[in-house]
This record gives sequence, C-alpha cells and structure tokens, in this order.
Amino acid sequence: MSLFCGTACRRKSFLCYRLLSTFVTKTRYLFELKEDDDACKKAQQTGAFYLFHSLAPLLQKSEHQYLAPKHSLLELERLLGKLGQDTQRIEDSVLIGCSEQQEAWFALDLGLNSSSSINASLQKSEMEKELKGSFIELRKALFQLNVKDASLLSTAQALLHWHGAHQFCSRSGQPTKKNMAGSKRMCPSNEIIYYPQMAPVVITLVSDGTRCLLARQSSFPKGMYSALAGFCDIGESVEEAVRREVAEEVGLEVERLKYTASQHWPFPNSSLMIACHATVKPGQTEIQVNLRELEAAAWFSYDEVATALRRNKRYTQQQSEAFAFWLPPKLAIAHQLIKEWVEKPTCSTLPV
Ligand SMILES: NC(=O)c1ccc[n+]([C@@H]2O[C@H](COP(=O)([O-])OP(=O)(O)OC[C@H]3O[C@@H](n4cnc5c(N)ncnc54)[C@H](O)[C@@H]3O)[C@@H](O)[C@H]2O)c1
Ligand SMILES: [Mg+2]
Repeated sequence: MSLFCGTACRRKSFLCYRLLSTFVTKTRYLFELKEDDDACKKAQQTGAFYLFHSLAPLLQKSEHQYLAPKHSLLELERLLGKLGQDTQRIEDSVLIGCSEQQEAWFALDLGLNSSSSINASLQKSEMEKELKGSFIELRKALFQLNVKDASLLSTAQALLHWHGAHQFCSRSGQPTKKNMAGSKRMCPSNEIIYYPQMAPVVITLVSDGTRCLLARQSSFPKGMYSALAGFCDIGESVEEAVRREVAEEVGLEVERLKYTASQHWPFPNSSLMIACHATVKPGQTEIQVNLRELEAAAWFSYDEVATALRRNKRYTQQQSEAFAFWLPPKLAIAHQLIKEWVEKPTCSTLPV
C-alpha cells in the first residue's frame, strides 16, 4: 500500500491517513528546522547527536554488526566539559533527520577544526575511551550496519564532508557561515548562498536478452564485478548519459533502457546513483573494453549471476575475495540492480 494512496483503498483509509499524517508532520518539522535557526537550536535541547571524528562515525561493535550510538545534548556537553572543550562547538553540528516523535537527529564532527572553538583538536583515543566505541571509516563499516543507520550515517558523513570543503566563498574568498541546521552556507559579504550538492551518476545493467554485462575497475576489491557506472556530463539527460557511458566503457550501443531505482552514495563525494536496466541489439554484443576506465568486462549467464548472488549472502567481503567472481554487497544499488535482473526476466527484454 502506498503512503500516498487516495480513494483506491477506502477500507484502510484510517491507516492511510495516519501514515500520511506522520510522514507529512515529520517532513514539515524538518523543513521548519532548516529554515528557522531558533527552532533548530531549540530542537537540539531534546535532540540526539551522532558523533564523528574526521568523518569517521562513532560505532560500537555488537557480534557481527556495528551499532551507531546517539548522545543527548547533556551527555555531549558533559563529554566536552570533561575533555576541557568549548561547548560552543555543538553549533557546528548538522541536522540529519528526526524520529516520528520529532526527536531531531544531528551529526557533529569532533575531529575537524572548529570555527567556534579555540582548542579544536580533541584527542581521538581519549574520546573513544569516554564514549565506549571507536571511530571507524564509513566505507569499512557501511555493510555491517542496519539499513536505517547506514542511510543516516551516509547522509551525515556527506553533509559534514560538504561543509568541510565549503568553508570559503568562491567569489569573495571570505569565510562562509552555515545556518543552524547546516542545510546551507552563506557568504556574509555578498549574500551568495551555497547548498549541499550531489553529482548525478548513472549505473546501468546491460543485458543481451540472456546474459548481463558486468565489469571491474582495478580499484575494486579482488574478484568483484559490478554494473557499469559513470558521472553524468553537464547538459546530459539520464538517457544520454547511459548511452554515452555504455559506448565509452564497453563499445556497445544501447537499444532500450528503463529507470528502476536511485540511491545516495557518499563515496568519495556525494553522488545520486540513478539505476537503469538496458538492452543492446541482438547480434551486437562484442565487448571492446576501454582500458582507461575498466580493467575487465564480460557477459555473465543467468546461472553464474544467480550463484554469485547466493554466495554473497553467505560470505563477508574478505571471504568473497577468495572467489574469482563476486558481486557488490546488498546495500549497494549495483547489487539491487543485479538481483532484480535475476528475479525479473522482463529486465532482459525491455518493451519498446
Ligand atoms: N552504489 C553503488 O552500487 C555503486 C556502484 C558503482 C559505482 N558507484 C559510484 O559511482 C561513481 C562513478 O563511477 P565511475 O568511477 O565508474 O565513474 P566514471 O566512469 O564517470 O569514471 C570516473 C572518472 O570520471 C571523471 N569525472 C567526471 N565527472 C566527475 C565528478 N563529478 N566527480 C568525480 N569524477 C568525475 C573523473 O575523471 C573520474 O576519474 C563512483 O564514485 C562510485 O563510487 C556506486
Ligand atoms: Mg565508470
């Protein structure tokens, strides 16, 4: 049932109304916090903070997964006090979401140089001891987080990264100032507003009707193959970017394509991954790998891909590297695209 259903499901309309109402209320609350600095500051009083150090999130290990602990404002003030730090630096935090009960969630990087603190460089290990956790690079921990924490920490890391890289106005060279929520920065000298950015990237699973095309870059972990990906050029539509990337990377011409899903991807900078299925003309399937972009590319049969998907479920990345061929982890949109191809035969023969 869709959150946005209308007359089609009258019998369940009360439930629909409640779902819609919670979602809208939450969305409007977040909008208010982004627009109103005082409301945002007030929300910090009852909010919760996810902590980072030099863009690595604070995590706690629990059996085979990581948990992302939250801290209240009081706990954070106590920690900073204990470490002899200025609590003013809490104003460097950025808003990353809220619960259905309107507990606002913020992210704060304790390792970056703070504009509002004299003694900015906190000792990482001292903090880890106090916080009973470790600051772990997000790339290493992402696949051992639950979906909700992975998405929240990806947003947080991307936003903190963007603020770190946009401290100065590119026109005046003057320091820019963030609003309380961190949804924008402004140059006080000319009032230019800067908003956080994502680069659009197309990711395409090409099929010839029975097989799908997977490729690897030399930077990928050993044995991992994925769908073709590439940044959109300025002025391009998604369709044009897919056709260009497939031609550029493997020398094939796309016949049909269909959008299927999207995902925010924080590495190395924020990208909006736009996932598509595509087909090539039958008989025009000879791959010509562009070695400037890829290390290898090949057609894989349905059975090979289905077997690799099953294997992915059982093994960790380190264990998978022992195999000649394995696929990206579940959380990556590349995995979802490949899984969809295996589960839905229509992905191999897109309608005109
Ligand atoms: N989430 C997933 O499942 C998934 C899967 C595959 C790739 N990705 C991501 O997609 C991104 C793009 O894939 P790719 O590396 O094959 O891209 P690509 O094929 O466009 O090649 C990368 C090159 O493009 C150039 N480039 C053009 N615009 C750029 C921009 N805005 N930022 C950085 N470089 C730019 C650079 O020269 C760079 O070396 C990667 O950053 C990767 O992390 C995500
Ligand atoms: Mg590429």
